[in-house]
Amino acid sequence: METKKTMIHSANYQAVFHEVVAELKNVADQGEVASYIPELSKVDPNKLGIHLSTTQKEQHSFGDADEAFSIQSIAKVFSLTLALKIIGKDLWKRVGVEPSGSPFNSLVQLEYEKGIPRNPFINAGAIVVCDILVSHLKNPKQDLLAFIRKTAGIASIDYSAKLADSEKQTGYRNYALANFMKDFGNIHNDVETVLDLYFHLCSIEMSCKDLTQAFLFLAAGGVNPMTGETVISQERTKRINSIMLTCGFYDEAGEFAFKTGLPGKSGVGGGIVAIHPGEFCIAVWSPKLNRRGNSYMGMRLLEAFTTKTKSSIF
Ligand SMILES: NC(=O)CC[C@H](N)C(=O)O
Repeated sequence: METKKTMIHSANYQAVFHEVVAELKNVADQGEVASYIPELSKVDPNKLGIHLSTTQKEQHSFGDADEAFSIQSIAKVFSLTLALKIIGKDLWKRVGVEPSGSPFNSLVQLEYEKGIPRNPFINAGAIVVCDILVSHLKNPKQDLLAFIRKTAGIASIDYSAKLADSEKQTGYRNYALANFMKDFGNIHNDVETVLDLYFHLCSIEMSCKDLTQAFLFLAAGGVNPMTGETVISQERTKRINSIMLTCGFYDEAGEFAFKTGLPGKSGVGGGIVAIHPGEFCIAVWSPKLNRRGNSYMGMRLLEAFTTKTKSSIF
């Protein structure tokens, strides 16, 4: 049997980015920019950024990799990480670890599963995680932002008040989810306060380059090689990567794992972060979304990238 020979370590990733983008040039960038959050619809649909940071701190960049965009649900990885640090495994009494097979903002399972969301990456799960943060942090918005800045080693990361407000104005689904879970007793704080934190979390703006630096700890056993900071234990790093692999793309998680073979997390801003434990973190940004709310071109790029470089985890 031929053994797997990855291009990792020896790869000229820069050249691979060019190759992959050239190959996909003839593929129509299907999909639409998210418009259910009005502020998001203002983004230039043709943006395209790729950045890869290795655990050895090498950097490889392409296109609009330095431009900040709305990271949306990618930020749910930060909130989960902080909540796990604060309450540990008690978190799993209030949120599950199973793929939902449903859209990210779906309400259906919550009724027959008694207000316990399937996982922390669907909206319902992330809202419960925000509720936990509200219960345990003195100044939830400031403390969460401080944690994200420290995790990334980037002091300039910030919320977008404009985006948070835009989402609040049209966040009927998220209000429905939070109120529904409150009725089941799985939201302990005031719904308005919890959603304010959730909308701010989703409004964070970062570039592909920032994202790879922030999430490199997931490729390095919980320690960010860029800052030397221990973000979380190795054991919990395993758990977070596992949930990203099985739940990071909602009802398309199987598809992403099948095609790319890496744990990853998407956001409706068109960003995707993927991790190769021990090796690298890669982030892509292309705003047009497929009908499941994941970046159409981002998924294509990552599929081509891991195939070409033989850098899936399998
Ligand atoms: N999938 C996403 O990125 C969704 C996040 C968005 N803020 C929402 O709550 O609808």
